Order: sequence, then C-alpha cells, then structure tokens
Amino acid sequence: MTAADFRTYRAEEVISFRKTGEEFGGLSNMAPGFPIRIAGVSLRTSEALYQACRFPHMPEVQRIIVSEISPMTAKMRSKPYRKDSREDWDDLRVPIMKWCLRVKLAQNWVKFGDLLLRTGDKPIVEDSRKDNFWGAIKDNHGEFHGRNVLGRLLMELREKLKNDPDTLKQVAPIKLREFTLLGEDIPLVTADLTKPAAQPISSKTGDTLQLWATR
Ligand SMILES: Nc1nc(O)c(N)c(N[C@@H]2O[C@H](COP(=O)(O)O)[C@@H](O)[C@H]2O)n1
Repeated sequence: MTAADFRTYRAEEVISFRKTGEEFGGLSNMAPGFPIRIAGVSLRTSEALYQACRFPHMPEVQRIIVSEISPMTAKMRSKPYRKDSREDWDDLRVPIMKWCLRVKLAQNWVKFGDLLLRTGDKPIVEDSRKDNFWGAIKDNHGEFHGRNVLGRLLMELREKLKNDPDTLKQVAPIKLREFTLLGEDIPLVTADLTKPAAQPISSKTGDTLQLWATR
C-alpha cells in the first residue's frame, strides 16, 4: 500500500459504521446475526471466520477462535498466536477478507444484501478509532482519513450485487496451498437455501424502496 491508497471522506457524505447496534452496524464483521456454516462448522460472525483463516496449520487455535461467543473475544483470542499466522498472511489478508464478505453475503442473502443495497451509492466507511488500514479515522473537522479497505471491499461487493447478483450465490474457495477449517479443506460455499431466496426489484412500496422480494 502506498500513500495513494489513502482516502479522505466527508463524514456527512458517507455511510459509516462503528458500533454493531447502529443502523448500518451489520456491515461490521463484528455484527451478530449473520451466521456462517462451512463444512459443518458453525461460525457466529465473519470476524471469527477471518481470524480463523490465519491458522489453517493450527486447527486447535481455529477451534478456540470459532468457539468464542463474542467476535471481539474471538479476535483477542487470536492475538497470542498472531506471530504464528500463516506465513503469507500479510499478502493474503485482503483477498481473504473479500472471500469472508462473500461468504457472509451468500449465507445471509436477504439480510446482508438488503443492508448493502440500502447504502445506495454512498461511500461506505468503517469508522475506527485507530485502524486506518481496514477503516478510516475521523478528525476534528468531520473528515475520515484512511485506507478504508473494509469499506472499499463492501462497496465493491455492493456493486457486484447490483450488477451481477447470480455470481455471488456460490463462493469458491481461494486457491491456496492450505485453505482449511478444523483440518478440512474449505469447500464451495453456497447460498443458504433454508432462508427465502431473494430477487432484486426496484418498485416503490409506500415510502420505502423495496429492494428484495422473497419467494
Ligand atoms: N479491535 C477492533 N474493534 C472493532 O470494533 C473493529 N471493528 C475492529 N476492526 C476489525 O478487525 C478486523 C481486522 O483484524 P486484524 O487487525 O486484521 O486482525 C476487521 O474485521 C476489522 O474490520 N477491530
């Protein structure tokens, strides 16, 4: 990343999120209510999935992370082992985050898809106190500064969801030497069909723009 990767956003022009209980808090990887199931393993949040991806070679550490109820604690539990993260982690963390977000969407198609589409065409920013890599930090003049990589991945996903939704209903594993969860190869992830399938439509119902119809 170079200085050119830094972005500046005016706070009043963006959709930002910090706490998971806020209107757009579901965009955070820490948000509960977007469960994931991969190869028989249940994960409560995309944060737990992302952190577990550090340790394909240490399934016992993955188990500690995915067993935590709180996503923040799951992240904290990874900290003592971070130096043992897969050796190519720094090169892979962005594509792995992109994959985690796609899995979150595929398995929470209506709820997460609707939230993404409700951001419209606005920039999405993770409002962070100190992380200007995944998020951006607000200054005293109402501007966010940072790389905002999570926000940019969410915007990219939103545009794909608008323009090419069918390609998001299945998520292929990343082609890596080791891409495993609790000792098993991570398989193709498919949309959760136990939840109603959704079709994007654009008709107005009353005051609200209805973005999804379920069948
Ligand atoms: N510590 C912390 N608190 C929050 O409320 C956060 N949203 C985050 N950011 C998230 O942490 C993940 C990245 O973790 P690494 O630092 O790369 O291990 C990512 O999901 C951020 O959005 N952190």
